[in-house]
Amino acid sequence: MSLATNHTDSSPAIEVTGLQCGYEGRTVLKDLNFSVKRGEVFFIIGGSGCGKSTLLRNLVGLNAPLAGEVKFFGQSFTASDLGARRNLLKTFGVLYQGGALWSSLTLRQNVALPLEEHTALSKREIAELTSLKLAQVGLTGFEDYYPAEISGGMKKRAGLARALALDPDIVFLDEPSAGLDPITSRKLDDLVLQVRDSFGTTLVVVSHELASIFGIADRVIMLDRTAQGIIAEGPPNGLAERVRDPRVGEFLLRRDQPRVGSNK
Ligand SMILES: Nc1ncnc2c1ncn2[C@@H]1O[C@H](COP(=O)(O)OP(=O)(O)OP(=O)(O)O)[C@@H](O)[C@H]1O
Repeated sequence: MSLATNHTDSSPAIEVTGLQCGYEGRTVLKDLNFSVKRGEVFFIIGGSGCGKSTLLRNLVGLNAPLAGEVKFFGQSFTASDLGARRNLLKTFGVLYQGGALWSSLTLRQNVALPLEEHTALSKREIAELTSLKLAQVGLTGFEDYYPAEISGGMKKRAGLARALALDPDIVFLDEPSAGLDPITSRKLDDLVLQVRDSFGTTLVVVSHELASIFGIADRVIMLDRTAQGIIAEGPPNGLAERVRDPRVGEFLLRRDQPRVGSNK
């Protein structure tokens, strides 16, 4: 099911209004307002502990927001009943940190899981689709390997293949570069762009890696721990100069990682 293609209106892929997130009475982020366009590579950036993962968990429904609304393609996620929520959940895929693959299952079996759970496809169709998804991420020939038998970058790619299994309209990626060397990270970035360009998928990436941010993000929001919210928003190139907030400059103009590529 694709909400993006079913909807004739031009509502954004994601619309967040007055969102407040936190844990057991403790607010981490408040009054968040932003939207993500269809087909956009959108980054949630910021220093350690500012709430990037917390926001992601609220967007994908793993945590319930303390207040506010999240809409996907014009349809409320936060206010929807269980049935509608399940349908919305099928429209997005998530690549968790570390790939989050089941270690006792082969790559093919890992990618097959969402297909077995959410579709009525036959075993043969599922086998064909899993081969296709693994081929899309360059893992042909590794279908019967277990996660422990492949590298960190390959695990991320297998996780991405699983996130793509149901042809989602939106894919969320939590720190995809974590634990990868710079070359493997750039390859994963290329794959992210390839997914967007081939399928028009909207990609929401949590990251603090400058090379990725400047290399592939169309637009970013920068979160700050003290502000408990967004302190900068827009295309990453020139953002620090436009916003002129020292916290933004300190983060985006730091020199601990090479800046490669350029943002469109
Ligand atoms: N399960 C949890 N229960 C309580 N507090 C939490 C939980 N997870 C995160 N926090 C707190 O929420 C705040 C934001 O954490 P979060 O992990 O979202 O930040 P982050 O920007 O993703 O950090 P990092 O880049 O280091 O992963 C932190 O103060 C953290 O201690």
